[in-house]
Amino acid sequence: MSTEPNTNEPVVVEVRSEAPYPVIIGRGLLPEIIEACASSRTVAIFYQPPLAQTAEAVREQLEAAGINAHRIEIPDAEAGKDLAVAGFCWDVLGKIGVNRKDTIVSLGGGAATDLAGFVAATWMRGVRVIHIPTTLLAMVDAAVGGKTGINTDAGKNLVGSFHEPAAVFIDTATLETVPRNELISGMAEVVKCGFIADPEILDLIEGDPEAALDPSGDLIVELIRRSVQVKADVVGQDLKESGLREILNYGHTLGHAVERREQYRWRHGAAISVGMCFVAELARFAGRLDDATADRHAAILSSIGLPTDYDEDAFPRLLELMAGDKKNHSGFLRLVVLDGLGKPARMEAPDQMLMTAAYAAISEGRKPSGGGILL
Ligand SMILES: NC(=O)c1ccc[n+]([C@@H]2O[C@H](COP(=O)([O-])OP(=O)(O)OC[C@H]3O[C@@H](n4cnc5c(N)ncnc54)[C@H](O)[C@@H]3O)[C@@H](O)[C@H]2O)c1
Ligand SMILES: O=C(O)C(=O)C[C@@H](O)[C@H](O)[C@H](O)COP(=O)(O)O
Ligand SMILES: [Zn+2]
Repeated sequence: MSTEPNTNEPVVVEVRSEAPYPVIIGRGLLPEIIEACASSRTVAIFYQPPLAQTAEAVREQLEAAGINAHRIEIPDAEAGKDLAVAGFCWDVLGKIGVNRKDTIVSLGGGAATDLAGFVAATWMRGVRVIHIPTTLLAMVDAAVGGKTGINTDAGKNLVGSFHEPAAVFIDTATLETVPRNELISGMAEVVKCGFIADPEILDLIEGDPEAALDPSGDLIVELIRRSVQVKADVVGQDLKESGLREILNYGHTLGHAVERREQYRWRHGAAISVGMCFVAELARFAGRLDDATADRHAAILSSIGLPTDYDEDAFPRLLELMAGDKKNHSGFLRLVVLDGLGKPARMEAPDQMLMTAAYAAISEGRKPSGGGILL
């Protein structure tokens, strides 16, 4: 995070849910972050190891503002989304005396915002949380919308709660140290927002895919703003996923199955990239999606380095894994598909032959690779 003062006015996207909150996008947002914590006596900052220096800068500024601030390092990536880590965090909150007037801050990727959000949801039955997402994926997706959670032996994200943040601060300066494969992974969620709701996103990426991945460029900031707007519009209407919110799961039914089959060694964005190509083919074969939009999936996703195909022998196992998807109703598979660009819809109990044909289209001749930058 830059400690330089703001040069440009931050952009604010409002999430209009029951308790509305702002998503502030800019550079050098430290003063705004301190201001947002000003009503608390104690602040706990949960951060991932690569963010240690930034966490210390936030802590020092909070202390300078007279707030009792603590920084607490959590294990990196998925290792942080563990019940034992949540238990450790609850112990720390007890020791430093965090109460209902205080604030928890998350600093890091989606694993940090999910864990800290879950800890905030459960500590004293819910305390205030502020997210400072520092990966592209966390900025456009995990930090917005109130889904929090940890992983258990039963699966990923099966234990959690809806707990919305009081504010989200997206300081785009933090993207400059994010590894390129993480940027590419996050871009899959940006493309998802383009297909389900804002096709201008697709035009912008297609215009210059390399510029879209430049962490210090202007294009990525516009893509973040547009994607956050898509997510804010959806979760503002349907926080608890009773219907509309399912569209944010576009590509995730097969994607989550790929992640599980790969034992979470694949980045999330890589898996849902394959998943989006699959549902595009499914909708095409079902006569619901035009060829141009279906073809656009593999073209745009591959232009930013994302995989678009998967092991041709894997479908039986993927089908088994998809049977456990959270969106399924009464034992039937329920997928998000497109009826056109920006027109998400549902496909329930899809025809087995269509599914097989769609999978063949994204897998023919493809053998397990076991390598690649996204694994
Ligand atoms: N709650 C939601 O709505 C939601 C949405 C999407 C994803 N998620 C969750 O988010 C998680 C994935 O998030 P992610 O892709 O951000 O992964 P992550 O949190 O594991 O971060 C990826 C890596 O980047 C590092 N990192 C983070 N910020 C950095 C920075 N500025 N510079 C250098 N390195 C940095 C992290 O330490 C980690 O090693 C998953 O657990 C997923 O389930 C949740
Ligand atoms: O916010 C949502 O809702 C989403 O579906 C966003 C997804 O991109 C994200 O991967 C989310 O974590 C999936 O949630 P899950 O409930 O399917 O675990
Ligand atoms: Zn996702």
